[in-house]
Amino acid sequence: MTSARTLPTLDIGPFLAGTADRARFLADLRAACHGPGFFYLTGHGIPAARTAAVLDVSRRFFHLAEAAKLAIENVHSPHFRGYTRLGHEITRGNPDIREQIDISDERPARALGPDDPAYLRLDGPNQWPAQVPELRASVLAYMDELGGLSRLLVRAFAESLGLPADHLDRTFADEPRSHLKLIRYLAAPPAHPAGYDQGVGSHKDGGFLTFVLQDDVRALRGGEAVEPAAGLQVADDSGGWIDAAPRPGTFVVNIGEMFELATRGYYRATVHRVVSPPPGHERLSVAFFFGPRLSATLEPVPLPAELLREIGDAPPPDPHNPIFAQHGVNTLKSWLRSHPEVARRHYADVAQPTAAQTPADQPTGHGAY
Ligand SMILES: O=C(O)CCC(=O)C(=O)O
Ligand SMILES: [Fe+2]
Repeated sequence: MTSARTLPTLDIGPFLAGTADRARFLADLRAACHGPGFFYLTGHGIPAARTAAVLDVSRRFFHLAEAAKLAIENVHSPHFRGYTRLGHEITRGNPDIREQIDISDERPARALGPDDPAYLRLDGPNQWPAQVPELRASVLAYMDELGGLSRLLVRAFAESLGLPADHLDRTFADEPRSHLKLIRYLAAPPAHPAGYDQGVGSHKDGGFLTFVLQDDVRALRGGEAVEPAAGLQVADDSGGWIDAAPRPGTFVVNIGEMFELATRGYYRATVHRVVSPPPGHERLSVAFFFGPRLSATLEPVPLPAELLREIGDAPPPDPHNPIFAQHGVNTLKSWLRSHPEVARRHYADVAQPTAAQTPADQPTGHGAY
């Protein structure tokens, strides 16, 4: 069931410019994060040329021959970086019909001792495709811009909750973590049951804050846009889905589980999914995840009394999807679950979540980057 409703649109321009309308933006931000947990963001100041360049290098990469893509397959990376083939990522126990490149902050791998936490292995270099050399500069510049925007939005979140603007700054100080996925969705290959359309299965993002840049669904040959075609969908409160159709100049922004937990559920991490495009078509998106450094520990946000009254008793934690207070532990949990081949090769010594912890009917915290 698809609902006719749409997500709210928030213009961050007045907040960035410090004009009189900023209070209105903060009120709208609070309503969006407490309500659907998702919104379109406009007025963000990221140039259209920057977003177009990222989609362009991404499309060129995905149109390369398979061997070129596999040269940077993520199984070569203990940091879960590089290319994931179609169907090799798992959400809710089923394959996602998407291919992607995972990229995080470009840092050297750490020299670790046996007593260091395993999540520190997530830091390290990326794998870059030799055939699309421009991809590296385009993506790093885009990550830099979105990292800056994220820091400003984090200040807006603090203010929207009645806190001083710098309340969360300490959480995001010292090497906050930016992670980016270049993603291509295709129709399921014939090996899957007819009608299988899990582009990415229902899930909540595990981290703090996500920005999705999306292109239209397009024909593989000719690149013509098809409208309307389902893509990203956000769960509503009555068992239906709200279409988050692409809108030029916007990002779809949403809250992750760690931020939900820090606000005792006042700000919501909402379940979402992507429906596969029709045969002969592709859908590109770029998901950017902003979180604190891996060793940061989640601290509850002190909510004002009037917001606490709205929450009542916070729901108990989900035993099937424990959210760990430490960002690194939470992040590694999600990676091990969604990329079993990398886990087998590089983390055989690390305890993995058991099947009992991740039954197929549970939305998982896939995406805690
Ligand atoms: O591709 C999209 O539109 C959303 C992707 C997503 O939800 C994710 O990767 O966590
Ligand atoms: Fe997601």
